[in-house]
Amino acid sequence: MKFFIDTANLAQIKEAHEFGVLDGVTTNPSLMHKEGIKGHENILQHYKTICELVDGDISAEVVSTTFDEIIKEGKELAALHPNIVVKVPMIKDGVKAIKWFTDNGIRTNCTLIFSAGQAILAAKAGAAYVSPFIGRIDDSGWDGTELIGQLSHIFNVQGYHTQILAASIRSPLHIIKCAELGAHVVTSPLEPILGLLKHPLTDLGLAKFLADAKG
Ligand SMILES: O=P(O)(O)OC[C@H]1O[C@](O)(CO)[C@@H](O)[C@@H]1O
Repeated sequence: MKFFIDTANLAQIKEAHEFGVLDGVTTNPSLMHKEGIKGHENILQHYKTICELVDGDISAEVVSTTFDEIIKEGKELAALHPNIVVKVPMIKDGVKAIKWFTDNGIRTNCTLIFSAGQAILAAKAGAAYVSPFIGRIDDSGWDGTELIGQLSHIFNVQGYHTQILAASIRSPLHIIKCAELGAHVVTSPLEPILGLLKHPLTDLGLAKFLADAKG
């Protein structure tokens, strides 16, 4: 399972990259806004900077909702760097646009996936990734990881090439469950990734080894 970091914060992207486990980056308009990146040119420049930091797939999200506008915006994003994956929302024009991008050699990540039906449509259109939002499903009172298991089964049975990119990750347990259930990629903020390091018995064991080593 690949690890993407889900942020537009350059310091956190660098930290995850230097940690050695990073395979790519996802962002969205809310994450850009959080970092104070505003205005079309600044946003494009920020994507370029991220592409220079990490040699892996970088999802850049369109903010258009009609077919022609999505195509225009997606082409501009894709032209920034070969590693850019155009993130397109799960709406009717979005699915149409994913098919167009696929036919024209531009890779896409279909975002805002909350059901198996939506993921099947995106896969049929040729999306490189689908992004099921497991934390937001949990917030609504369902178990988001169940969708990962269901998609994993369907994509396997159907032989889809689309990768399951588990998004809206809130905890280390989400990452572990996604690995168990067959997600191809997990995109997470830095904290749940670093949370995977922790176990109290590791800390106790290390303290004892270090104490014994001193004699
Ligand atoms: O529910 P959250 O934590 O806002 O996450 C939303 C998700 O949407 C995405 O845009 C999907 O790629 C990610 O950036 C993020 O994981």
